[in-house]
Amino acid sequence: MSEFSSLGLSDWLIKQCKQLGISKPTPVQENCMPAILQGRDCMGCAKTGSGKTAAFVLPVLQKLSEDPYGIFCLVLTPTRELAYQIAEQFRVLGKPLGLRDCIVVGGMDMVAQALELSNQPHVVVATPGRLADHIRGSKTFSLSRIQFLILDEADRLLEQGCTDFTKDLEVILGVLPAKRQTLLFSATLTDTLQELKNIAMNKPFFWESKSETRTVEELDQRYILTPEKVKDAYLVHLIQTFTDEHHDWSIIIFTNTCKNCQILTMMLREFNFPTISLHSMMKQKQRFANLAKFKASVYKILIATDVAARGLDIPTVQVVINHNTPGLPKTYIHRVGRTARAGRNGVSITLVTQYDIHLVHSIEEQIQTKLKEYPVVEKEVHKILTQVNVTRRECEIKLESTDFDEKKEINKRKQMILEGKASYFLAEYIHVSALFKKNKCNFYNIMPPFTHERRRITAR
Ligand SMILES: Nc1ncnc2c1ncn2[C@@H]1O[C@H](COP(=O)(O)OP(=O)(O)OP(=O)(O)O)[C@@H](O)[C@H]1O
Repeated sequence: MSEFSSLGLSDWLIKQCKQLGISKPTPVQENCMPAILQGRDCMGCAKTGSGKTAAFVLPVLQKLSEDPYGIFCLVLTPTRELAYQIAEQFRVLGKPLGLRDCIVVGGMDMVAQALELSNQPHVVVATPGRLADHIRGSKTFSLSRIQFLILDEADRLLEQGCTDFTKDLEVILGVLPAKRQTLLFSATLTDTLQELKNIAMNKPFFWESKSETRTVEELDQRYILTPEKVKDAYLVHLIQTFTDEHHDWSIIIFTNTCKNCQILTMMLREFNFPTISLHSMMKQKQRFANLAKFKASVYKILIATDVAARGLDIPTVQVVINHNTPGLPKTYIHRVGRTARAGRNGVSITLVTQYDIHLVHSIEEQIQTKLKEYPVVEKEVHKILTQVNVTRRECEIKLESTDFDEKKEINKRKQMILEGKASYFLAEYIHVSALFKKNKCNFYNIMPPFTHERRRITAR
């Protein structure tokens, strides 16, 4: 392994790295940084937790120090939490430069963001939707002189999943200069390589870690085969065992829906486990607060949807539990990659029902590793089965008595409006309707003009 100095990195940055305990470059840094410093576009594909962030942050800071102006670099990333984490790396490593960054993500004050953008920060870290909104609605800042465009988790940004970023990316790319360096990074870049190559136009330098497996060796990957109805009992048993045996371990549990996330959090709290949740139906400030408490080990267990699957770097996480088997191998790769980072050990346990076995096979094929069975004393699980299932049912009933489903419906419709699938009047309707429902008024009797449109939209 070479030294940072032989890669062309300046002394002040090497010193900054040392202060963070980063003394030798990881392979992705060693291979991508010289190309970036030479001015080339770059695509880096390396396993989770292998230091991809510093692989682009360090060369950008070096170039910025040579020719400082704002706005110099734009980083796009799929989730709000990840945007804050990346900005933090820029801030810490770029401290001697007096680096000014601006984080532009949804769920936070738009006016404050617009002000910060107009103050010409050196680096803007953004989620595509909110940045595109600023571009559409404001003339107080310009991205026409940026030197670097970075797409972190690039494959996620370009795939057409449940959150489709492509329209927002079009808006953003439309205001960027053609002459720029474009850097794309992910642990699963090869899955969408062709689309990505169209974004990095200048024959990008492409580097992929040479390894047969797509997950790290330090990760012990396990599964438990369980009937659907016994899943929660296994979960409670696993957490009990881990918390009994390891006082300093943190655990992330991934599940498939916001509602499940909420119910599992309530259920585990009933069993007195220090649990907190993270999903997209929470207010953004609550999301940040919960993540901060988990990072600080105030809560040892985080229950999350895939909003937490990518990029989050929390060294204390020793265990990842998949409460549902991920439908896509790459989702699995990112989820389990929240542990065993930067050379540390970690365990992942996937709960598999009889209907998920084909999913496990495709995961194993993609990662080129066989998952091993996790040994459990079944007698112990059966002892708690009834208690766990009754507690879950109680939590479901408790959640039904709140307006959780209603909020979800409102969010869904708001999203449709933002995507232009419904009218402004409907937006008003939803807002007023929510207020009326909250105050238990009968909205339909007093707002007849909107009922027709409401039916039309609901029928889609
Ligand atoms: N050269 C290095 N030596 C030691 N640790 C490093 C080095 N570079 C980065 N790290 C640390 O490794 C951890 C993981 O880095 P990072 O978050 O960049 O991983 P990643 O490759 O982006 O992972 P993911 O694919 O999950 O986003 C961080 O805590 C970071 O500080």
